[in-house]
Amino acid sequence: MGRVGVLLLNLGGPDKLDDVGPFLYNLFSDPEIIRLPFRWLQKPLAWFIASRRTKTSQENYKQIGGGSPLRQITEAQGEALKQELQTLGEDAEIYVGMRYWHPYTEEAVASLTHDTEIEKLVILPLYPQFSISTSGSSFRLLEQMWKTDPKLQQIEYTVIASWYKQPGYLKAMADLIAQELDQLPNPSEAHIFFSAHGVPKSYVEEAGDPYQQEIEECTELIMRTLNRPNAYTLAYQSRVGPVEWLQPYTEDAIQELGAKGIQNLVVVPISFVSEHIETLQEIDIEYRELAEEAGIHNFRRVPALNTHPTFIRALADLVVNALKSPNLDLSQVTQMKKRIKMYPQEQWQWGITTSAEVWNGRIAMLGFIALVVEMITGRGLLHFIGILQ
Ligand SMILES: C=CC1=C(C)c2cc3[nH]c(cc4nc(cc5[nH]c(cc1n2)c(C)c5CCC(=O)O)C(CCC(=O)O)=C4C)c(C)c3C=C
Ligand SMILES: [Fe+2]
Ligand SMILES: [Fe+2]
Repeated sequence: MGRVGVLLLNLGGPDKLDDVGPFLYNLFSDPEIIRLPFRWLQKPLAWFIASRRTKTSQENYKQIGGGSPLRQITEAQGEALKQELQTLGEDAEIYVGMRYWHPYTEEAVASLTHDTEIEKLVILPLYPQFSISTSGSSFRLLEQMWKTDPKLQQIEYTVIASWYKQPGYLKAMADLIAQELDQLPNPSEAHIFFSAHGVPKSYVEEAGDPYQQEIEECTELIMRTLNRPNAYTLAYQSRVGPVEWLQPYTEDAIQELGAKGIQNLVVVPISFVSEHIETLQEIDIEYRELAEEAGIHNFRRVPALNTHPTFIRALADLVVNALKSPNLDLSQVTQMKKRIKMYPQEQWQWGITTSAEVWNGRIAMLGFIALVVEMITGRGLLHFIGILQ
């Protein structure tokens, strides 16, 4: 009998400082990250934003040792998952497919199609909650590959869309939070602060991204599993660009709690299972400093799950259950996460023919203004509208 394959999906991060520019270019080239009405604009704009952001981003990566730990952690999770599955009697091959950096999803798919032994594949995103911008983007990419690659079409697969309700995952999160609370002199007085990665508000309100609802429910489930009397807050971090993102923003919420006299804060990164730049730099350095200034003197951050044994067991259980359940198709996932409008957005389609010329004109004008502003001031337009700090 053939073997089981598990394809772990993740975002990927630059391994070294020289990778930051091309990594950002890949990220901003993704229509699921910047939603534009015209495909032709995607690459030039991605190049423009990436080249402007590279230096600031490199400074941040410098503070965490010159690169992202994501690849190494994700590979360790894969190794641990393989072993855990083995103890459950499942001999599986694990593949890691990153969306924006090595090992790319394309590389993972290439090696799994060469692996003639793989009979059934489980697609498992390492994002507990679904967002159009994360799991959605990877699913979209895979869907395209499946459509165009006859070799892939021979592999039977199933998708795990999101898994924030998985009891083992909730228990691992609760354990890590409890451990951090118990380091404080008065554990029950600490305020628990869930910080989720943000998305633009329009993803939820216009495109129907279930992300916010899944994050909120996940937070409640973790609190219920933790079963402690602590007060808690949920806020959204890492906003980029000029548009409104999900609120409250982490920085505002920290300041408000400080103003209310909160002294002990336990920060829980909730939308990502590995340490990465937003935990190691943004929370541990930037938000810590902000909290200190706001009078929060005990600032503790709950570590990411990484290879926490209870978490790895939870992933293994997800795989085993998926193998026992009816297969879920990539296109079914999009339907299941109802109301989602992935790129190209349906609402653009009806407007596109009548307004295309108007848009072309506006964009050409904007490009021209940007050039003039930059020539006069020596700074890019995006700097002024806030896409760069
Ligand atoms: C569930 C987690 C994440 C969501 C949702 C998400 C949406 C999202 N992100 C950007 C822009 C950037 N993200 C960047 C890095 C980054 N993003 C996530 C996770 C989510 N993003 C992680 C784990 C990482 C870090 C990877 C690492 O290197 O360790 C970056 C690059 C870093 C920087 O310059 O700040 C950008 C830019 C958007 C626009 C978006 C939703 C539309
Ligand atoms: Fe991000
Ligand atoms: Fe950030």
